[in-house]
Amino acid sequence: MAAVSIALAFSFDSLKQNQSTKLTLSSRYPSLYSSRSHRRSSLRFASLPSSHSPSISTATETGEEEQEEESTPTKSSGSYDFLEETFRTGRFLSNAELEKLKALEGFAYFQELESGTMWIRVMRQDEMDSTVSLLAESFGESMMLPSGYQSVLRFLVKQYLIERREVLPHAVTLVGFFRRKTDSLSDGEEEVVEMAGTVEVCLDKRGANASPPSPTPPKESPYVCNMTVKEDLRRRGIGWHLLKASEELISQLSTSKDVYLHCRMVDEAPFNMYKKAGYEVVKTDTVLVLLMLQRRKHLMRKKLPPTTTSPSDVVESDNDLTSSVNV
Ligand SMILES: CC(=O)SCCNC(=O)CCNC(=O)[C@H](O)C(C)(C)COP(=O)(O)OP(=O)(O)OC[C@H]1O[C@@H](n2cnc3c(N)ncnc32)[C@H](O)[C@@H]1OP(=O)(O)O
Repeated sequence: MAAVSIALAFSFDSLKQNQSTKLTLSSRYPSLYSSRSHRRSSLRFASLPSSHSPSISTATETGEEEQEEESTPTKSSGSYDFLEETFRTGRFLSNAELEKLKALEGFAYFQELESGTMWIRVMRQDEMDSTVSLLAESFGESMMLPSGYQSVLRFLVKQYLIERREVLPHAVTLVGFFRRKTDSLSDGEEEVVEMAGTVEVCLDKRGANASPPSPTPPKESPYVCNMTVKEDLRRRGIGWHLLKASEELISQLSTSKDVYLHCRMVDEAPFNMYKKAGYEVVKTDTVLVLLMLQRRKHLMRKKLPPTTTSPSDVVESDNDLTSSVNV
């Protein structure tokens, strides 16, 4: 394993502690963007089931909360047992963090595609293994690793996802599900819901990866990474909507609207998607990264339009919608 040095899309903090298994998944996951006209309108809500709301600490002015959060990150917030297991971080949270967790818990993005229906939400704890498989397969594919490496990749990806869950609500893994249209099923084939893709969204400085790939994005800015769509479900618009859902989440929950991502120069599909979505290359790796056995990457950025909705507004206004959006 000592010789395995992979440049992909992860910044595996845990891997750095073990230099003998250095696998830097660093930038193969560009984003999915295509301005497909056939895609119909999407609905996305950030909401909290109303049955949960009574135990929520009082929300205060968002800007003030953010400042408090920076200076006193462990400000007591009381119990948060009302949150699903997935959203419990095992550490004390500020009120602003709790509000974000609630918004994440209720976040759901629906989309009707030509070939079926898809929806996207935050990965639940019991979906971690499926997400790990999806990512490990994709990393293996992009790094052209023999299948024998799958178990190592799975192990590393799982460690990574566990670590990233600990920074909730500052970074979050989204998962996308897909259900084929019944008329596209062959005789005897049952309608199934498949996990179709995943993407990670870092919302702020505290959710930023400790060692991001080069060219380095600003830590305080939202960052999208580790996007993948199951191979047999590609070219249906799923990647595009994973990106859209990420942007919607950022619009709702992040104060900064400059979204960054990395895209390897060799990855034409995601590069096309990001360009279509309005991302521009801000910097590109020099050829020197080749000496570190890494692929050259573009750092890309998009300025999201300003939104009038603050995170606390989102939670409040969506309380009415909750029961219909929890997937
Ligand atoms: C920031 C990051 O995470 S970078 C890492 C990106 N991830 C990867 O490269 C992993 C392997 N690749 C994949 O998983 C997929 O190919 C993805 C995620 C890049 C795209 O997912 P898909 O669901 O296939 O994309 P989708 O169907 O939504 O297409 C969106 C747009 O991307 C572009 N695109 C997608 N696939 C291709 C392709 N094979 N060739 C050229 N352009 C493509 C097109 O512009 C397309 O828009 P269009 O259909 O209107 O032409």
